[in-house]
Order: sequence, then C-alpha cells, then structure tokens
Amino acid sequence: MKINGTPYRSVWVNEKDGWSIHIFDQTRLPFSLDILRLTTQQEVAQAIITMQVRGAPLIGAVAAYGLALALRQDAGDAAMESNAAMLAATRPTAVNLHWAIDRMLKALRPVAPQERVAAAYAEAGRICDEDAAQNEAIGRHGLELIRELAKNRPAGTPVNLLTHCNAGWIATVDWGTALAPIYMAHDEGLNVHVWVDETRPRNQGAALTAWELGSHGVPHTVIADNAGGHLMQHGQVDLVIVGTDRVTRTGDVANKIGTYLKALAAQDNAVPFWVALPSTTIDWSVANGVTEIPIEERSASEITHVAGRGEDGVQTRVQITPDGSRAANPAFDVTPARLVTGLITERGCCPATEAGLRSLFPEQQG
Ligand SMILES: CSC[C@@H](O)[C@@H](O)C(=O)COP(=O)(O)O
Repeated sequence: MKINGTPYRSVWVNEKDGWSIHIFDQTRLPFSLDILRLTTQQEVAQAIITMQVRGAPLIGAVAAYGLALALRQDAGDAAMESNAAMLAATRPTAVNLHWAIDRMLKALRPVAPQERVAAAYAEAGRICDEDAAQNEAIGRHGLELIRELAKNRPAGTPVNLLTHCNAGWIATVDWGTALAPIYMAHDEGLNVHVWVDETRPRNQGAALTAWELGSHGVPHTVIADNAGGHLMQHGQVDLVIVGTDRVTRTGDVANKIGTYLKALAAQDNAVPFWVALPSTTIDWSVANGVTEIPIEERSASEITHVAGRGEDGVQTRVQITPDGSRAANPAFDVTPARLVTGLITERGCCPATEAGLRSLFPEQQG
C-alpha cells in the first residue's frame, strides 16, 4: 500500500542495516508513523506482546523473521527449537503465528547450522510474498460481492459496509484481508462507505482502520462498538466484512472481541456477514471453535485506561474506571459458523462449513 505515494509493506528487511527487521509501530498510529527497527528475537517478541506489531498474518510473518534474527546469535538445533517456542508463545489465539513458526522449523531443521541464517531469511521472505499475494487474491474475490451489491443500489447511494477491528494492510504484509476488497472496490470507482467499529478496548478500528481508509481516500465513519445493531435495523448496513485470527475446519471464526455480537445482529437483520482470511488462518486440527480455540486474556489496564492524544498533542493514557473496580479483558470471541454467510479466501468464496473449506483446499488432510 502507498503512504504519500510511496509503496510500503508492513514488514521489510534492511540488508544494509545488519539485516534488521523494520515494522511500523502500531501503538503510535494514527498520530505518528514511526518505523521500529528490530535486531533480536527478544525485540520481536516484545513488539508482538505489546502489539506494536499485530494482526494475525503480520504477526506470523514478523515472528518468522524473529527466528531468522535468533539464528544469527545461535544457529544450533537446541537454540533454534527453544527460540521458536519462545516466539510461538507470544500470543495464543492467532494461528498464523504457530503456522509460520512450524513452517520455518520444517524448512530449517534439514539445513546445516552454518546455512540456516540465509535459509531463514529466504523462507520468511517467501512467507511475506505469499501473504501479500493471498490477500490480493482475497481482495479480487471479495470485490465480486461488493460489485453485486453496487448493482442494486439506487444511483448516488453508497454500498454501506461495516467492519470490526483492523484487518487492513497494516495487519498483514500487504493489502489486508477484510479491507482488500474495499480498497479494490474504491479503486475501481464503486461508491463505498465503511462503518468502522472503534473496537474497544485497544481501538484498532478507530486508530488503525480509520487511518488506513482515510489515507487511501475511502469514505468512512467511526462508530461506537454498540452502534452496529442499530444501524443494521435501520437498513444502513449492506454487508459486514471482518478478518479473523483463526478459523476452524468447520467454519467457526475467532476474531477480535465483539465480532460475535455483530454476527448476531447481522443474522437478526438479514445482513450478510462475510469473513476474509488467507488459508494460513485455517486451523485444520480444530472442529469446535468455542471450546477449543484459546482466547487471549489481556491486561485489565486495557479496560481501565484508554490511550489517545491529549489536547497538548502528546500521546497519553487516561483512567476511566473507579480505583479498585476489577476489569476482565478477553481479547477475542468465536462466532459460530451458523452465523457466517461465507468465507472469502485466496482461492475463492465458500460456505462456512467443513465441506466448503475442503472444496477449496482438497489437499488438506487434517
Ligand atoms: C487480520 S487479523 C484479524 C483482525 O480482525 C483482528 O482480530 C486482529 O487484527 C487481531 O487482533 P490484534 O489483537 O489487534 O492483533
């Protein structure tokens, strides 16, 4: 994606700067576009834990580079395995992280230690290229859905889309998942407007999705998380489209907390609810998302405090709850497949069912 006309990916390597890894510090957006230089696997792990880098596909790609950085220190078998385990443990819900680390280990175990660093950078680079290509393909398939809706809109009225959290290019290596079709629709001149859930507690929608859409010129309106049901009741949402952190082989969808409530409201109002994902987000080993997907419990301080920019222009955090009130912070929920209209993958769209997914990915045995 372009920032002020310059194309960027969300992660890149600087060979001339010690093969360091570069990302945008997402905790500084939308107020400041800061590039973060990562030189060790500990720095990568810390960036993932603090959500300076976030979004299921991007976490996987950056963790892959984290393993490459670890191998620069020690390319032996024992160190490789323990650093891989350390990186895989940084966040529990998004399956792309585990997928990427597994893929790296499968590629690197047969390689002699002295050749592992080069092999690791090459494999991580392939993971990035594939993620960008998959998301672009998701964009093309999802675009068809928006084109269909646009055909039936009265002239001059936009197709109204609603999204939750941030599943744009900054959450992936490029393009995004849920936002890729929206970018393509806008780019080909379709009249689209996006309702952006603010996405408490971390406000990925208000901070990141709104920033992405605004930078790309896509008309959008930020709403409180609780507004979506009301808008659907009043015919102001034509399509809900979200990303996901893990999809079971049966089509259950883990995504940012609050997604399930949007799906319930969509069902009640006959609004189509679509989920966009690269195949790296499918967990073929899991059948029941509600009981089997681990849900990350994050710090209570993300609930008791909100981050923002003060009137003095300085980024700050303010407390919004009384001293002593307890807070709980489950970061994801699971939307059962029965509430999902369909899945948009790099190989096309399918129903959120095991048969649907297997029809697109017949090579999967799990
Ligand atoms: C494209 S990832 C799926 C998103 O909708 C969302 O759940 C996400 O970005 C992950 O959450 P985060 O906790 O911000 O890393």
